[in-house]
Parts: sequence; C-alpha cells; structure tokens
Amino acid sequence: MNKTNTEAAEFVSKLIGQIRTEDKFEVIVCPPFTALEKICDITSGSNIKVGAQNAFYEDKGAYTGEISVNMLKDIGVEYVILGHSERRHIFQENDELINKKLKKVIVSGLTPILCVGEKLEEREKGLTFNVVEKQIKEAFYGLTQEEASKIIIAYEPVWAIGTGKVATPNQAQEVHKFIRDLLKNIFNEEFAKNTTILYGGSIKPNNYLGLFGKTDIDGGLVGGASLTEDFVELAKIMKEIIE
Ligand SMILES: O=C(CO)COP(=O)(O)O
Repeated sequence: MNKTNTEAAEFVSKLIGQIRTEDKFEVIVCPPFTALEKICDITSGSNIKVGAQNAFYEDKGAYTGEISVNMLKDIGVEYVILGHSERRHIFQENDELINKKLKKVIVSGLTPILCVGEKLEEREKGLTFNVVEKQIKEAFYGLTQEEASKIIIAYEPVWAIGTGKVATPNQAQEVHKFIRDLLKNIFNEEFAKNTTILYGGSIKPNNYLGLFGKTDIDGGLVGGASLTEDFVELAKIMKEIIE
C-alpha cells in the first residue's frame, strides 16, 4: 500500500530509460490496484512489465472489494503476486484460498508469483522446511505439470520482510535448494531446473550481490527498495551479474 496513482506514475516514468533489461532477466513493477491502469499505459512498449499484488478467483459477481483476473488482463497486467505473507498473516489467507487463486490466475494466462516463507518462531523451532513444503504442496494441489510450470516462486522469510534483517546468502540458498529439490520430487528435474525462484526480504543494493550469486537464487522480490532509486541500482547490479 505504497504510492498513490500520481506518485506511482511519476516514479515509473523515471524508471523507464534508467533500467535496461536483457533477455535473461525481467523487471516487473507491482503497484497498488489504483495505479495499475496508468502504469500499464506508461510502460506499454517499454522493457518494464506490470503485476498486481493480489486477485480473486471468481470472474465477477457479488464479491465486494475484490478484483478479478479479467479486470487485470483487460488493462494489460501480466503478473499477479499471490500468497504474500501480509495477505496470509494480516488478512488470514490460507493455502486453500491461495490454491484457488493460483488456479484462476494460471487458467487466465497471467503469471502468478507465489510467495512462501516461515515466521521467526517457525524458524526458531526448526520448522522452516516443513512450513515451506506445506505452502508449496497445498498451493500446487490439483495443478498439472504444465499449469504449475507457469508459477514463479518467491521465498520470503517473514522475519526478513521490512525488518532490515536480510537472510544471509547461505540461509536463503539452503531454502531455495530445498524448494528446488521439492519441485524435483513433485514433478521432475527438468521442471525444478526451469522454475524461477526469487528471494524477498530486506533486499538492498548492498546485500543483493551475495544473494544473487547463489546457485538457486534466480532474482528478487523487492519491497522497500523498490520504492526508491535503490531499485535502479538493483537492476544495474542484475545486469552486471548476468553479463
Ligand atoms: O515483501 C517483500 C516484497 O514482497 C519484501 O519487502 P522488503 O524488501 O521491504 O523487506
């Protein structure tokens, strides 16, 4: 819930031109619903893509306050974040609901970015892998391999979101590898290899290099740093790493 329509438009207009993407990596901005249409217009024809922060699983009807995937598609949105920890913990979204939304987003042809991650007390009790495994298995429930191949996964340890406490590259890599191995078990090695797994949680230009250097970390889901010039800095770092 950051940036009004006007602020988002001003910010993204500045990003275009400052951010150069390559075939190997994409830059997606996910503003609030109120700014989506304008940001889709501004970024149209540029190298920046647009995602929503949530969506509902029904097409239309009496669901006051909800936004359907068709509404998003109609204005040019291509990605949808689902199961963000704030949706799970502040708005009580459970794995079953996230699974329904995920199915809807996939069938609609949009690309879901599925967030998973443990809370601090779960990590301290040694439950990180159990939590992440349950979230992924329940989100994937009933999906074919082809459907599941559309999903981008974002590992976001809840204790690292907005806290300034970033996971160390080794802590993040350990969970990313666990997720990739899990995907191998659910489907196969090829599927696991081709799935994009992002890390999110207090990413800043000064800590991203170490994270992105790890084998199983394919990119970032950036919160606070995506609202400032730091985002341009991060995109430059990505480009340097890839080249
Ligand atoms: O939740 C996040 C992105 O979705 C991460 O937020 P921060 O980068 O502010 O920790």
